[in-house]
Formats: sequence, C-alpha cells, structure tokens
Amino acid sequence: MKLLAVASEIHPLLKTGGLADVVGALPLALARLGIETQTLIPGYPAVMAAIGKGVKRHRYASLFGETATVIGATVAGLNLLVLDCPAFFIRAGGPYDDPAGNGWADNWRRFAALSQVGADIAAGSLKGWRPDVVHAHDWQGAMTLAYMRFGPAHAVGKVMTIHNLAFQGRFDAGIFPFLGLPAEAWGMDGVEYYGGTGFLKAGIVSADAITTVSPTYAREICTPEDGMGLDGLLVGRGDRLHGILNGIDIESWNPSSDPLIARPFGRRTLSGRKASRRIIEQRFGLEQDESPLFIVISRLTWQKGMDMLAASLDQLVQQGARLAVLGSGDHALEGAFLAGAEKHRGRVAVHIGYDEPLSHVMQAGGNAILIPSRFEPCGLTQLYGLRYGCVPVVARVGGLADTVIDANVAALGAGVATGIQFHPPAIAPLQAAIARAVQLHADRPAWTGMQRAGMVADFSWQRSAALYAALYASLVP
Ligand SMILES: Nc1ncnc2c1ncn2[C@@H]1O[C@H](COP(=O)(O)OP(=O)(O)O[C@H]2O[C@H](CO)[C@@H](O)[C@H](O)[C@H]2O)[C@@H](O)[C@H]1O
Repeated sequence: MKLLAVASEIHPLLKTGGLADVVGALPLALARLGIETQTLIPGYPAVMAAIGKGVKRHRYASLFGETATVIGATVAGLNLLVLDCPAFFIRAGGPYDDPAGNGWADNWRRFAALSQVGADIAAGSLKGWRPDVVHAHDWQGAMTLAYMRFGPAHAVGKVMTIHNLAFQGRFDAGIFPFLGLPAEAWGMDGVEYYGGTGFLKAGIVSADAITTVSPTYAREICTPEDGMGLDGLLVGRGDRLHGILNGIDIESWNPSSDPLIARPFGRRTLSGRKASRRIIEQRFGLEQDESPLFIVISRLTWQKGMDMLAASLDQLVQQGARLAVLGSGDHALEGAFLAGAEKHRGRVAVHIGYDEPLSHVMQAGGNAILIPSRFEPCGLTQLYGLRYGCVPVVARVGGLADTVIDANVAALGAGVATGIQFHPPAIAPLQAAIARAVQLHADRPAWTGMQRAGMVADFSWQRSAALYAALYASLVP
C-alpha cells in the first residue's frame, strides 16, 4: 500500500513539538507492515539544508501566485516530498510565527498551498507514484482532504489526525474566494466554521476516518468541556472517530544505548542514572544531594498546566525536593519560573529554550517528570519518562490517563504501578501528588518497583502502526 502523509513538521528535520515525533516515527513502523509512506512537508530552511539537491518531481509555475517545486529526497530512512516554495517557507522566524512571535499573516495561504499540492499528488501529479490513502496531520495538512473531496482525487482514502484540538487554523471568511474551492465548499458541511474559515474543521468533515492520539482524548473531544467548539461535529462523525495511542521511537529513546546521556543503564542497573543526575545538577546549578529531583520538559503554556506548577514552587521546595525546568512559551510563565528559581536558588532552576540532547539527560537523571496538563491529547514525555525510569507524575487526562498506572495501594501491591496520577488538574491535587511522590521516593523498594514496571511497558510504535494499517486498509476498495 502507498500512503501520502501531509504535515508541517517531521523529526529529525524540523520539530516544535510532539507532532514531529509522530510524523517522523510512524512511517518507519508502517514500512515493516509493507506500507510505503511519502511525507509532504514545507521546504523550511532547515528542511532544505537537510535534503541537499534531491530530485525534482513536479513544478508549479504558479501555486497561489508563487513558483514552487516538489522535490523528492530520502533522509534518515524517511521518503520526503518537500514543497520548495521560497516565497512561503524561506523566512527568518519560526514555521508558524514571525520573529516577534506573531502568526504569519499569510499562514492560510502557506498551508492551503501545501494542502493543494497534497491533493494534486493524490490526483496523480507525480510521475510513477500515486497514493492509495492520504493521511493529513493537524490543521496545516487538513485542507488536503477538502481539496481532494472537491477535486478529482476521488478513489483515494482520506484520514485526518488531530494531534491537538486547540490549534484549528481559523481564518476570516474573506479568504474563501482565494482558496480555489468551488462555491459549494462554503457551508456547514464544508470549510465554513462559525462564520469564518476553519481548516481543521474542513479536514474533519472531508475525512473518511478521523483519528486522535489516545482513546481517552477521543472521548473527551466529544464533550463541550474539551471539544473546543468542534464537539457537536465530532459527535456527529463519532462512527468514524478513532483514538489510536502514539508510540515512541524506541531506538533513539533507549537508555541502554543512548549516546546523549552520561551513562547507559537498564532495569537492573538503575544506579547508572546517577551520572546523568550529576550532569543535570551541574548544568542547572542545583544543589547536589539525594533529595528527589523533579523535571519538566515542556512548552510553558496553560494547556500544560505550567501556571499551576509555577504556583507550587514553594510547596515543592518545602517538601525537600528540587526542580529542573526545560522549556519555553508564554513570556509571563517563563518569568514566573525565572522568579521562582531566583527565590529558591539551588532548589529550583530553569533553562528557557529548546534543547533536545539536554532533554535526554533529564529523562535519564531526573527522579520524576511532572506533567500537570489541563488537557493532553497523548503526551510523549511521560512515555520517554517511563522508558528511562523517570517516574511520571501526571494529571489524569487524555493520553496521560491511558499510559500511566497510578500508584494506589492495589497497583503498588500488585507491582504494576508506573507513576502518580491526580485529578482534577488543579493546584491542590497537583501539590498533593508532589507530596505523594516525595513520600514514595523515600520508600526505595516501592520506587524502584515503579521504575522497573514503567521500563518494561511497551510503547513502541508496532501496536499503533498496526491499528493505522488496519484503518488504511479499510478505506481502500
Ligand atoms: N524545551 C524543550 N527542549 C527539548 N525538547 C522539548 C522541549 N519541550 C518539548 N520538547 C519535546 O517536544 C515533544 C513534546 O511532545 P508532547 O507530546 O509532550 O506535546 P505537544 O503538545 O508538543 O504535542 C501535541 O501532539 C503530540 C503528538 O500527537 C501529543 O502527544 C500531545 O498530547 C499534543 O499536545 C517531546 O518530544 C518533548 O521531549
């Protein structure tokens, strides 16, 4: 089977979050099941630098008014179709935001263009290769399915994956005439969304199957509390909505062979974690002792519950614990953590920024990873934590609920507990969970048991990839 994935990020070429991890890892797991994936991505500067010359597969004299080329290349085992369109994608700044942090004013045009190219490929624009199924990721890829539905690519299956319903790609109604869609595409059953244009919404109504990244999140987004305005639509399409848990790349996240950590370790050599803990203490300027070291690796945002954690620093320090935070995001939250680090020098420390190698060291050396998300479609850092013996302390929402087994008395007794859950996502339950973690950390056998149970849990892509493969197969006549 041939699959075209359309996404705006792919690890290891370009990553701002978990989307890139999934888009980069799933094709490798699908390949083992006989599915050939080509992934269409924008030609951002980092992507163009990574692919070298590549092979020109298709040329556009005018794609939304700009010249563009589709370039084929293989990087890190991934088959890429790169949309080289300098006017849209070669810019100083981020993939979605200008250097000042505001969304690019022409984001609708940039990702409509990417999606139009995806639909053209589905309709046969590339010589010698045409997909059986198209898999669009998030709002940036979503319009591919609308262009397919209202264009010539009819016999090709359409899958829409929602990685985070908070990002919907909503624009003015005024852009509709410039999208190149027929008039019938405007309306409740098309791209119209609360009087504006909704890219993710258009993908959802156009898809043959909709997936999101955990079973619990699939249920949550069908409720008014978590549906972010799309719950009615999702309930209506409920028979086509599936929750498929993300996996992780167990090769690059393998504590027994990870070149980025201070010393490799396994279930029976957990003492090897200490070398990485010493590195964290040095890099963050934390006091060196045996007290529990909590870590955070996250976007610093409201979704991730980081305001609740920032309000809990005094309590965490009073418990005798330490905290190392790696992340960036809302300036107010960054400031709150920096102020907390100033106040609790040696006990709380923050590194504002994005640092993948450091994130590996933190998972390898931290005692527990804090994830107090208000909502979490799947979450990947708890899975990395489980694999690295860094016990997850999580809000019981979305994929966090599906992947961490709470250390209640029964689970501890049975030796199956892998972490600590709390609910609801609020300050008092979070602080109670931190206190529970500190207590449990002092109980060596219980803590080690949790680490080991987490380390044997299987979150490789194989199982999830098989579910995607079955879904694709169900869409092909
Ligand atoms: N400062 C930093 N330095 C280094 N690495 C950092 C970092 N901040 C974050 N990361 C890394 O970025 C990724 C974040 O992935 P998550 O799944 O936790 O969240 P995200 O909200 O981005 O993804 C969305 O999509 C994914 C994929 O489907 C869902 O799991 C998730 O719930 C949903 O919100 C992880 O690989 C993490 O290690």
